[in-house]
Amino acid sequence: MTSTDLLGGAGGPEPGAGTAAAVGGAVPSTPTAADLGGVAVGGGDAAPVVRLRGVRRTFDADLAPVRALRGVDLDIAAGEFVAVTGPSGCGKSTLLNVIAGLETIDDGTVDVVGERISERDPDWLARFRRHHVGIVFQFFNLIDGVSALQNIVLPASIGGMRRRAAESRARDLLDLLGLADRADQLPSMLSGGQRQRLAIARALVNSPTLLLADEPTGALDSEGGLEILELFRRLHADGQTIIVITHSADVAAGARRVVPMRDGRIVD
Ligand SMILES: Nc1ncnc2c1ncn2[C@@H]1O[C@H](COP(=O)(O)OP(=O)(O)OP(=O)(O)O)[C@@H](O)[C@H]1O
Repeated sequence: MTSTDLLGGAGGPEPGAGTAAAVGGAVPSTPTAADLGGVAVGGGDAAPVVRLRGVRRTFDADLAPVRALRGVDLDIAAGEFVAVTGPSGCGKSTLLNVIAGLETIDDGTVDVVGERISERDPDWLARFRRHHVGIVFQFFNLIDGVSALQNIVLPASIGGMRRRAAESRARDLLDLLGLADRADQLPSMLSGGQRQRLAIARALVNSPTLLLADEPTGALDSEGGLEILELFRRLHADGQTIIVITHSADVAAGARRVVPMRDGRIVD
């Protein structure tokens, strides 16, 4: 089993392409972006997976409004491995949340997998995320009361996968990520690096077009961080599109493109 098999040979999915094929057709009812009723804004192989134009986001605050994003333009092509860097508070997490459809914007447009997600409601966005976006957080966000295996199976089941298919896929992912012998252990029994690998397995279970990671090595020691970087490089080599926010020079150096931010803007 290679990561290419598990990623469904994700060498650059078509905009709006569904991902059921990547799990052996186990999710016949998985909606494609088109099924979700989207408006295609691109077409053909050249359309980026992510396209932001003039994106602005201001937060209300006690003293003065915080202009977290001040007009961001960004294109990310299928299969890219991009690191977003910049000082604390420059808007990196806001940018990632906007791309994930977790944060609204005040102005501009956000297209992901050919869909104008900035015009969608929360329910539609939740379904879209389930099938097209995998997210990894600094502090893993695993479910502590269930096994490593079940941490992967649960989101697959919620995504519509049948239980046996979900378990089979979860075991394949654990195997790919070097956690096969940890399937029945609780997350609390795993090291930080193993927990983050489990969180990545969970993020990949529905074969997302886009893998987003917000400071994935921030809670790990340097060895654990390098493990995760190596894993991202392997996934990237197999065609996975990855956007990672990082303060780590190692992770930034390992990415194929660095997008530096400052004061709510991307710096050339
Ligand atoms: N929900 C919110 N309400 C108010 N202000 C917010 C909110 N979310 C973010 N901000 C502010 O927006 C700015 C950008 O925050 P963001 O988290 O995107 O920065 P960041 O670059 O990811 O920072 P860090 O590297 O410290 O995580 C900050 O000044 C932050 O305090």
